[in-house]
Amino acid sequence: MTAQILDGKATAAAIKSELTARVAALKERGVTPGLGTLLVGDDPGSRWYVNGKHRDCAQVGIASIQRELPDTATQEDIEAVVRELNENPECTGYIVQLPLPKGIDANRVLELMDPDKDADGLHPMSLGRLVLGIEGPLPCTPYGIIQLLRHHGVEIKGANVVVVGRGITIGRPMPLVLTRKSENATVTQCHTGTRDLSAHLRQADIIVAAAGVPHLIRPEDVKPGAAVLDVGVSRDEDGKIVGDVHPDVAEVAGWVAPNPGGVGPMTRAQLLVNVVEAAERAASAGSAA
Ligand SMILES: Nc1nc2c(c(=O)[nH]1)N[C@@H](CN(C=O)c1ccc(C(=O)N[C@@H](CCC(=O)O)C(=O)O)cc1)CN2
Repeated sequence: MTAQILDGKATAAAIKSELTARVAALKERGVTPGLGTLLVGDDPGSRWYVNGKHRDCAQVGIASIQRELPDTATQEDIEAVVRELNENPECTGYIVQLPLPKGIDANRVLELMDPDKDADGLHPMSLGRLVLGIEGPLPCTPYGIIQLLRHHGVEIKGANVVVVGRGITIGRPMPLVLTRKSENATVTQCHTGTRDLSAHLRQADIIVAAAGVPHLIRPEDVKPGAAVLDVGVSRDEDGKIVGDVHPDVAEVAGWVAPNPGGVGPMTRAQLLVNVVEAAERAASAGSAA
C-alpha cells in the first residue's frame, strides 16, 4: 500500500480563498480585521513562522501589526507590548509566538492577553471554553488537523486516535478538540511516561505524532490503512526538517500528512479563521448594541 497524501497546502489554499470573501464582507461593514504578532528573540524558525503568518494576512486582506523584542527582553518589556496590543484598536486579534526565551513566564504572558483578542486559542479562558463547550477560538494546530482530515473524507467519528506528545500548542489541546461531540473520537494520549507506545499505536485508526523525536513512529507501529499526521519538528545538521514519522510508514498507512506540507500550512490557515471569526463576532456584537 502507498498512502494517500493529506495535502495541507491545497487545503489551506481553499480555506484562504473562502476567508478572502469573508474579510471583504467585513470591510463592507466598516470592520478591518488586523492580526498582531509578538516575536521575542531571533530564533530563525519562529521568525519564519511569523513572517509566513503576515504573508497569509496580506493574501486574504487582513491587516498586519508586527511587534518584536530582542532576546534580552524582560518579563516587564513583554508584558508592556501585550498591554499595548490589548488596547490597540487596529489589532482585532493577536498571538505571542512560542516558545518565549528561557526565564520568561509564558503562562503569565498568555494570561495577560485580552481573551477576546486571543487568535491562537491558547489563552486560559479559550482553553476553559473548549473544556466547557462554549464557542471561542480553537487552538490552531489541533483544529487545523481536524479540518485536514475532514477535507479528505477521513472518518473521525468513533475513530481510535492516538496522540503522541503533551506540549501546549498540540498535544494537550488535541484530545479536547477530538472528543467534542462534533468530532466524537476516542482518544489515547501517549507521552514519555507511556509503557509500550507501539502497542497503543498499532490499534490506532489515526495517529497524531507531536513528540519532537525524529522517526519515532515506524512502519511496524502502524495499523494498515491508518491515517498518520506528522507534526514533529526536529532539524538535521543541514537544517532540514526531520519529522516524528519514518518515511516508510507511507507503505503501510492509508493516509499520511507529510512534513513539511501537511499540518504546518493548516496551522497558519486556522489562525486566519480565528482572526476572521473574532472580527465577525465583534462586528455582530457592535451592530446589536
Ligand atoms: N503562538 C504560537 N506559537 C507556536 C505555534 C502556534 O500555533 N502558536 N505553533 C508552532 C509554530 N507554528 C506556528 O506558530 C508553525 C509551525 C509550522 C508551520 C509551517 O507552515 N511549516 C511548514 C514548514 C516550515 C519549514 O520548512 O520550516 C510546513 O509544515 O509545511 C507554520 C506555523 C510553535 N509555536
